[in-house]
Amino acid sequence: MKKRIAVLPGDGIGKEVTRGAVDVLKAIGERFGHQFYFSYGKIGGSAVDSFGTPLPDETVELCRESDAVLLGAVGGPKYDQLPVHLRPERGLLKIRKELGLYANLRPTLYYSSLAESSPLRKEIIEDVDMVMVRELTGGLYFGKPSERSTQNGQDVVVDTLFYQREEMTRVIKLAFDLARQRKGKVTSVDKANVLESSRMWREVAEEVSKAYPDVTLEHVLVDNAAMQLIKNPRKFDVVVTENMFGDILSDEASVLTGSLGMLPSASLSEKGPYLYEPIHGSAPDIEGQNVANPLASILSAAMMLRLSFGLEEEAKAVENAVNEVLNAGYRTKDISSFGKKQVSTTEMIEEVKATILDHETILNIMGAYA
Ligand SMILES: NC(=O)C1=CN([C@@H]2O[C@H](COP(=O)(O)OP(=O)(O)OC[C@H]3O[C@@H](n4cnc5c(N)ncnc54)[C@H](O)[C@@H]3O)[C@@H](O)[C@H]2O)C=CC1
Ligand SMILES: CC(C)CC(=O)C(=O)O
Ligand SMILES: [Mg+2]
Repeated sequence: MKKRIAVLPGDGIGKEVTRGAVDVLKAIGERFGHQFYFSYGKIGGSAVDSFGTPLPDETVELCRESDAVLLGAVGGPKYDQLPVHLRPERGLLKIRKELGLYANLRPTLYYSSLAESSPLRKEIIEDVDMVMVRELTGGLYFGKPSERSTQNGQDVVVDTLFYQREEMTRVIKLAFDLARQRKGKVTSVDKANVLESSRMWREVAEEVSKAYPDVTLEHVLVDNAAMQLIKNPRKFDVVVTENMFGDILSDEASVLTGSLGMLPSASLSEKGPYLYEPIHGSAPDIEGQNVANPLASILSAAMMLRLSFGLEEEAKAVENAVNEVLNAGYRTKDISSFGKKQVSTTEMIEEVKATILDHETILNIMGAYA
C-alpha cells in the first residue's frame, strides 16, 4: 500500500514525540511492505516563527493533498503574549475547522502493567475501556464574538457558545455507531440544568437514540461525570460531549491509564483526511530534555493505520509492541515506578521499533521453515 502522510510536529515535545510515530510507521512499512511517504509542514509557534502565522496556507494544502495527517502539539510560553490571532493554539483550531474534523475520538484503556503508575487504586481502574467522543469544531472555542471591551468604564469580556443542531446530531450519531460496535452504551455529558446549548444537546441525543434501540443512552451532568470518571470509570463505554467538556474530561480520563502521555486521538471528518495527535500539549516544562512519553503519539499512529488505511493487523502490531515494551518494564519518567527500567524518549521509541521489527525477523525465520 502507498500512502501520503502529512506530518506537523508543531512545538515543544510535539517535535520529540512525533519522531516516534514516524519511526514506528516506517518500521511498520518495512515489516508489512507498505510505502508511506512523509511530507513535513509547520503549524503553531514554529509556523509563527517561519511564516508569521500559526497556520500557513501551504500547511492546509499539504494536509488536503495527503491521505492522513499526524500532528504533535502546539504552544509554549514564548508565544503567550502574542495577540490572539497569532497564538499557536489558533493554528490548531483552524486546521480542525479547515479539514472539517468534527469528531475527536479519545480512547482510554487500562494497561495492567501501568496499574502502579496511576494515583488511583487498581480495583478502580482495572479493565477500564472507554472512548470519549468530543465535538471538535463548534462550541466556545469557535464562538463569535469572543472579545474584550469597556462598558460604563468597566472591562468586560465575552466568549460565545454557539452550536447548530446539525453539528450536534452528526457527532452524537457517530457516538451511537461506535457504541454499537462496542458495549452498546452511550453516556451523553452536558450541563442541561443550566445551559440552553446543553438542553438542545440532550434533546438531540434523545432524538438520535430512537434509531438505535440496541444502544442504551444515559445523560450525566458534566460535574457529576468528572467525579464518576475517577470513582467509577468502568461504568463508561462511549462518552459523547461538546468541545470544551470533552477537552477537560479527556485529560482527566488519562489519569486512569497512568499518564497524559498515554492517550492518543483521531479526529474524523465527512470526507477525510483524518488527523491523528496525542491529546497532550507541548509540555514546555519538559521540552528538550528527552523525557517526554512518545507512546500517545505512537498509539495515534496505530489509530491512523486502522481508521485511515484499514490496516488492522498493522495497527495491532503497533499496539502489541507498546504492550510488550511496557510489560518488559520500560518506562519514561512520567510512568516510571520502583524497579522499572527508566528510559528516555528516544530509547522508548527504539524499544517499540525494535519490538515491531523483531517480529519481522521471527516471521522470516518461520517462513523459511514453512
Ligand atoms: N493539542 C495541543 O497542541 C495542545 C496544546 N496545548 C498547549 O501546550 C502548552 C502547555 O500546556 P499545559 O497546560 O502545560 O499542558 P500539557 O498537556 O502540555 O502538559 C501538562 C502536564 O503533562 C505533562 N505531559 C504532557 N505530555 C506529556 C508526555 N507526552 N510525557 C510526559 N509528560 C507529559 C507535562 O509535562 C505537564 O506537566 C500550552 O501552550 C497549551 O496551550 C495544550 C493542550 C493541547
Ligand atoms: C487548543 C486546545 C483546544 C488544544 C487542546 O487542549 C486539545 O485539543 O486537547
Ligand atoms: Mg486539551
